[in-house]
Amino acid sequence: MLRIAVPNKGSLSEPASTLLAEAGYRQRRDPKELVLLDEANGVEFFFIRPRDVAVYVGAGTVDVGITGRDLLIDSGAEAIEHRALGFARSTFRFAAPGGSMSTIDELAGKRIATSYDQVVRKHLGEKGIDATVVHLDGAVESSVQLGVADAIADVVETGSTLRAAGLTVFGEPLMLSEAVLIRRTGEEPEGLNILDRRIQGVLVARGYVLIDYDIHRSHLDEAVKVTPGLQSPTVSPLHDGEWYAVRAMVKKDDRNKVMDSLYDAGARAILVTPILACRL
Ligand SMILES: Nc1ncnc2c1ncn2[C@@H]1O[C@H](COP(=O)(O)OP(=O)(O)OP(=O)(O)O)[C@@H](O)[C@H]1O
Ligand SMILES: O=P(O)(O)OC[C@H]1O[C@H](OP(=O)(O)OP(=O)(O)O)[C@H](O)[C@@H]1O
Ligand SMILES: [Mg+2]
Repeated sequence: MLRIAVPNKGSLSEPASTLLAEAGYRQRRDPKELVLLDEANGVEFFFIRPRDVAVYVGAGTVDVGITGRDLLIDSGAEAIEHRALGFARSTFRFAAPGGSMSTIDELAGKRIATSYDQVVRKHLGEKGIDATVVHLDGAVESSVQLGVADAIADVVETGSTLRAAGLTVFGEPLMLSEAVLIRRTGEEPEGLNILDRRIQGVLVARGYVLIDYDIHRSHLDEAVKVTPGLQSPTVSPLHDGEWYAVRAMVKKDDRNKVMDSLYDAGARAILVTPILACRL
């Protein structure tokens, strides 16, 4: 039985459960449920606070978990990133009241509020900056206005929370984060390969589409260069002997550019279809 920790609330919770459901696992109906046995798939889910996922995985009380890269790093737990999951993407930035700071050197001697103490301390240490880290559990953006800090270090996605608090980012991002599947440092737990393959199948199905088109044999090589596929495209002769049907996977985000290039290369009847699931 593979034990999997899943965030029970916050930004990671819903997309993590959606990913697992698309990968064929049972997911809880009631957000108060803390444990869920999925016997048919040989796994057990534990719904815990996002920040605690890495702690449980590192302690070995669960085998794997879904959390944010930033939370994993901040935890200092004996756990490593196994696979990036492509959702809950964010940056981690310093910010201060509009225009008051423009380089991180100006943080010297100042108070920095954050929920990610270890990430901030490590970064300041590497840059040789001596500042005071003020720990807050959340709503860090309010701390400057409320007088407990001079600057903040926090998760930024759209930037709208910062703007609403009158704060502006400065310096380089401390890190780029997204949801990750983690496991304990060392040997891979038994059963992780099946979970991982299923998750990878969902991520590929989300990120790729199938493209089909017809092309005259005189332009086949040119067209195939535009759609090399993952392995190699399927090429089938049409009945007339002059044209070929081609099928390949392409990145979903590239599909319109690829269709334009194919059309210019002489391809016709270009069709794009979604992929529901796959195993590579
Ligand atoms: N607006 C956002 N966009 C993308 N990712 C985000 C956003 N806010 C938080 N995250 C990511 O979500 C994870 C933290 O989750 P979240 O902030 O929901 O939990 P929490 O702060 O521990 O819990 P709560 O806010 O419920 O007290 C981190 O990996 C963080 O990078
Ligand atoms: O750049 P934005 O799109 O505005 O998103 C970033 C905000 O979202 C998260 O807050 P959350 O809602 O988790 O509240 P919290 O600070 O209490 O954790 C994060 O801590 C930022 O405050
Ligand atoms: Mg939060």
